[in-house]
Amino acid sequence: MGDEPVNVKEYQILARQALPKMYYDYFAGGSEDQHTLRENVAAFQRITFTLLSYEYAILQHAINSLRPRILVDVSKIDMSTTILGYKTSAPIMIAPTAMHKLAHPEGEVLTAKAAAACDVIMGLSFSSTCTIEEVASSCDAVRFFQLYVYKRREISALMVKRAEANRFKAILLTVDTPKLGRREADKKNKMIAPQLKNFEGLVSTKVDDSDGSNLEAFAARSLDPSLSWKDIAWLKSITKLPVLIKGVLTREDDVIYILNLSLCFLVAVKAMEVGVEGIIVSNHGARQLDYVPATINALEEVVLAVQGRVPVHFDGGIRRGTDVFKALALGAQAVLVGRPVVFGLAAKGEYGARRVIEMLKDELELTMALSGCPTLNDITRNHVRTQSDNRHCRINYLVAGSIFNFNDDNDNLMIFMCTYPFVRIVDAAQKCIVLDLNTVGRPVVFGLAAKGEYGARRVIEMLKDELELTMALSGCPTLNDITRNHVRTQSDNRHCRM
Ligand SMILES: Cc1cc2nc3c(=O)[nH]c(=O)nc-3n(C[C@H](O)[C@H](O)[C@H](O)COP(=O)(O)O)c2cc1C
Ligand SMILES: CCCCCCC(=O)C(=O)O
Repeated sequence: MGDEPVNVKEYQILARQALPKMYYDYFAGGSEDQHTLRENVAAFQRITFTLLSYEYAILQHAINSLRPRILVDVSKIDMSTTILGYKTSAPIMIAPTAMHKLAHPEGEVLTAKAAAACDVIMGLSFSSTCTIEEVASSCDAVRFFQLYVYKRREISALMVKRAEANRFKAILLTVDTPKLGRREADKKNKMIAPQLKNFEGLVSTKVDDSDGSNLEAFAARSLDPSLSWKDIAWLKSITKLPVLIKGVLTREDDVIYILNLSLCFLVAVKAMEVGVEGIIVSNHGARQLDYVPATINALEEVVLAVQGRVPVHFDGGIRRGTDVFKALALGAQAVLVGRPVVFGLAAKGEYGARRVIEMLKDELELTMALSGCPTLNDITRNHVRTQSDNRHCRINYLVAGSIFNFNDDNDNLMIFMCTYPFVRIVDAAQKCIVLDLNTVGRPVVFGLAAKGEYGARRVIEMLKDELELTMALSGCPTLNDITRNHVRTQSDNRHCRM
């Protein structure tokens, strides 16, 4: 590879060379087994382009003629659009990612300048290493502010006020982080968070009670795990800025029965009820609950539930212009890009961050040209074929005038498949009764062999900790809250079980 990357992925290689291991691992890593981290990218690769119109393909028996999309005038491609009314050169935003000074000494100020140069919107992380004011005064990029709700609510409220005063245009409320996910590389590296500039004099990131990830210990001390739907009203009462919920992914919330059919009402629908102005389909770059679906596999059902009432944005795994196109075809209005921008920043400062966005824009432009789409409005669901289309399991149910699509999707195999055995282990540990030797036997014996009683105890403790976090990240405060609806198995997929 020459020094000048020709695609976004090559910036990751340069970033790895440029950064200390602790920081590279923090930026690149996901949670636990990193299954979802791999899937976020791999799921895009399983979506292909249809050169033929989907409807024509379905009707082929009837009309016996298929029409390739060629000979469309693509001499002018227009990628420009508006996001919450703000003009942008492309449907690509910079996702809020924490602590850019770990990637480059000038941090988020350079990222903002790159956004301004590319005429795209910048999401600034609550956990930035430059202040809100420094970023605001550095350039005229349109900026959205990402918010975490701290136990000390007054601090979150103060940050909202500062963002408003500094002409940020929207609040991105992150809802997938009641606790920080288990980033095991950070634990091993004993990741240390630098002082977050916005909180100087308010909150110190120095936490003494940690022999693992200092960031995790800091997050445990700061983040409010009691955040719930009612708090959206609180947030809306303290700001006039539009609020977008970032981290919508699971589809079931309350199960509502209509017409004797059990239909799953979507979190996305609830989000609209509480008056948010937009939704970001995101799994936090696979850094929170591992084994949740790749975001691109969750996008369409959210889009169908929302039915155009608020914009649906998307992030997770975007590495190519073709990925942007696929997300748009599946209904996203715009995408956010996280790691690639940080890798660009780490490798080559503002220039690198800018090149990453430019390359994605160039690739999107080419994809549109080669697909016969001169404008974003020309991109339709018919341009892509997903795995569920391929398996002919795309079922449309006409219910009360709405079409709900239930995707048959192997990738949605979820965490609670593993959790059911864990429940038994937890029971065993708590009651000192071994309920199922086959399930709990080996790990405990391995722990015992490695470190005696301490090892066996640690095995049980680790499983308990992971179960606790899994429950927290799945919105299950008690074991009774864990239901069959929390998992999707391969047989569900095969039989398109509703
Ligand atoms: C290093 C890193 C830090 C992040 N920090 C935040 C954060 O402070 N707030 C937040 O809401 N999301 C954060 N995210 C999640 C991103 O906003 C976004 O959802 C994710 O990076 C998208 O996936 P991608 O990296 O594959 O593009 C972070 C992600 C990474 C990789
Ligand atoms: C309370 C500080 C937590 C910072 C976490 C930043 C983040 O979201 C990440 O994914 O890392």
